[in-house]
Amino acid sequence: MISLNSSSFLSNSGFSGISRSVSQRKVLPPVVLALGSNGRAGELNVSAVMESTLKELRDGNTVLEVDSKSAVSGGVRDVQGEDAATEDQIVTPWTITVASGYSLLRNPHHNKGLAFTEKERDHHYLRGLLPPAVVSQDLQVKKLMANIRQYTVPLQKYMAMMDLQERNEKLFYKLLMDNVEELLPVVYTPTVGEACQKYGGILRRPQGLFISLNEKGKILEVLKNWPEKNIQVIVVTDGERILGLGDLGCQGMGIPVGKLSLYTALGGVRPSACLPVTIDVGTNNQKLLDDEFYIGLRQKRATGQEYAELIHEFMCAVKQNYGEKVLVQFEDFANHNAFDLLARYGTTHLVFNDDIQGTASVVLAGLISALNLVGGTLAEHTFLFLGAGEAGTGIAELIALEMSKQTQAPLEETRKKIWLVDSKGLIVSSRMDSLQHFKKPWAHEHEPIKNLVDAVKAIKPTVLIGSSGVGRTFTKEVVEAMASFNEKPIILALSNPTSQSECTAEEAYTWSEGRAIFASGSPFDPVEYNGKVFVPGQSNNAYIFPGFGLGLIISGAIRVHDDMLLAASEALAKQATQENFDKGMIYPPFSNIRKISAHIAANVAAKAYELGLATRLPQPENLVEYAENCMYSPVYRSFR
Ligand SMILES: O=C([O-])CC(=O)C(=O)O
Ligand SMILES: [Mg+2]
Repeated sequence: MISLNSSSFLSNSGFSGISRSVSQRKVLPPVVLALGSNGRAGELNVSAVMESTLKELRDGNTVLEVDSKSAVSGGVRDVQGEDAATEDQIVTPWTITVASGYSLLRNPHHNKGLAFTEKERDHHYLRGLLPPAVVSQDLQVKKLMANIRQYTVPLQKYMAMMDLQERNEKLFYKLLMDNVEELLPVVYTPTVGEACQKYGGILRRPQGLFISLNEKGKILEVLKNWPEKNIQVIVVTDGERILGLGDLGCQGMGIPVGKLSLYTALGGVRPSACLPVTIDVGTNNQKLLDDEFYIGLRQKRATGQEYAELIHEFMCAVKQNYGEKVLVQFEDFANHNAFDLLARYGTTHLVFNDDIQGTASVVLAGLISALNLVGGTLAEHTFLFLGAGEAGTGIAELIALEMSKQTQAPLEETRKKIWLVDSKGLIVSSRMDSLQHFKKPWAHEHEPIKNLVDAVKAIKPTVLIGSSGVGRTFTKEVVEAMASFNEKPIILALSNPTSQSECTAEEAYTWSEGRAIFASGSPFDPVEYNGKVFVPGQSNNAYIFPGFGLGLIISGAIRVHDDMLLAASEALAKQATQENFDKGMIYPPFSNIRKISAHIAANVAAKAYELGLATRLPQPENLVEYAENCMYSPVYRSFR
């Protein structure tokens, strides 16, 4: 069963306070859109939220001007695209019926399990299909958390969460939102990494859209197979660099699925507006190619023109199908493609690379906060990176940009405070000719240095950032060197998942004798050292992308601009408090993430308006309040 969520009928945004009011009013029974009169191709469930909407549908009026308050980009017209299609185009013969009984229970958008009331059980043919007990959503949350806590293997917890998402979507989000710190490591890094490695073996119901080389020439049709029409965010991967785990081919799908569940839980974007996509051009991972359970194309990766053409077809189809304002988030592409795709589509589409830009924004926020603990301005610090790929160069560039804004010094000058080490050693000007283009701005005058520890001793950075995807590279010698010339060395071990972290929190605190200011990409538990408890921060783009995307959506932005990344960083940094700093934390806790996301969204939206890139006009007066009101609520709706 595929379904069109209630709000899909409301507006392109589904926002503008609608989800708020929806949760407070009775809604019509879930409506099923079916393919043709025989429903052969499967039903499509839609809960129509407003009487008028349904009436218009019943009247055969496909122009759905639903709600005058539906501020973001107006109402939805011609949802199925039938009116807009020319006579020679193929259309789908949708009809509409009401979901009930067994099919209602099997529909994850509408299912409430034992929380269906007596009245709903009567009205919706559920009698006998449920045991007599009627329970609250809170009790369901309590029961599921107890179940999940019983599992000792993280992958079991992951599978339990995925099953819940497929069974009862609202309960899944309620669970995740109410227990965000506990469940983030389950649906996201580190467990999602293991899930991708074993995806073929654990897959039950496929999630997201798989677009492989087999679909070349048909991508627009494939997009139309997705049941939801009003997509606002697409997270797409080609699986070539999944976290720090390398090429996982088609099994990278776990990443877009996980990222988008955070878009909803942390950023309040409606689940029905989110589309996970994996582009399968093959894999160079021989282990997967030999794995009988592998789910992708069994061939080596297509590259060059063949690769570029498939991606281009996808990007064109996305814009054609969903319009100018759909956000495409590139995720976990290999370096060589990530930079090119961002450059190629940055001027024509609303695109965002999470690994380059999201990670940069979260790290800059952490550094701005860390200045409260170490003193000085950004420009007074010296930065050394291990790893000169997407994250390393992306962060470096955003720091240089912020320094340049603060000091009025040209970017070429501020970059000189930042040094990068890659697999061949310190990036210096004598290596210029052999460097990939994205590393060239960082080739400064210096004699060559082969390894990290010597680079640390020579450059004497105040901030050390690991972004190489290679674990255990911040050795005792490296951390001790940092601690020898810094009172409070800032050490960020960003690589994911935990197995790839440059060092553990315990190592950072122990080897620096409790002086390090530490944060990592994947979570670590608090560490006790010499009687003091240190709480490591999680420097992960999950702080940024949900709020960032929300800001783009609520402003109707049509392009991403670097200043929006700075705006997001500043908003996040402002959310960290003295109480957090006292515990050694440079980020606020994830438990406040919805509020944090609203502030990030508001700052990003404000920047979009300032830059003339916003189309949702006029600008709402109070953007924080507006962002909060727009957020999806996982509370059950009442069916009449
Ligand atoms: O997914 C995460 O945890 C952060 C990220 O984007 C990556 O490591 O590629
Ligand atoms: Mg990533």
